[in-house]
Amino acid sequence: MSPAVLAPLGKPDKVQELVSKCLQARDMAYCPYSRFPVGAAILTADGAIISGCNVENASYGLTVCAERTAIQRAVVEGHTQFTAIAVTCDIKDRFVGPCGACRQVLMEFGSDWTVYLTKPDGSYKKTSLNELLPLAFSPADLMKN
Ligand SMILES: O=c1ccn([C@H]2C[C@H](O)[C@@H](CO)O2)c(=O)[nH]1
Ligand SMILES: [Zn+2]
Repeated sequence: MSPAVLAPLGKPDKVQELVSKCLQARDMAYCPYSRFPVGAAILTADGAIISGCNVENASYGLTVCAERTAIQRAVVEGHTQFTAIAVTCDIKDRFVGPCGACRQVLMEFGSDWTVYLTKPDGSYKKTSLNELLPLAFSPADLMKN
């Protein structure tokens, strides 16, 4: 069977690429304080992949998570429509989700995100932002009656 048949629309390949970009981003993490590297990679609606890592600061509260670093980069590069994000850290024995702040920041750009929680070996669990942040506050809630 040809690869085109195995991977209709190239989708599984795109997930593999997303997962591998988030693992690569984790290797770039600047985390001298926590020594807890995190990587994220966002798939845009037009098929681009933008990655991010956590960037810590000596003033600890100024640390920016990997997911939010990726969002900031994506917006600067002109993207505001997203379909999926892969996130990873160094934990091997369970799937770890984004922190609450990152869930809220993702929600700013819609609730319709697929989220791939990725282990260091590249295996992943597919979930969604709606599942991770039910009953969310979103931009629509700012609309006055
Ligand atoms: O969703 C999360 C949660 C934590 N971290 C980072 C922040 C900090 O540098 C380190 C430990 O909390 O992990 C992320 O990048 N993303
Ligand atoms: Zn976070």
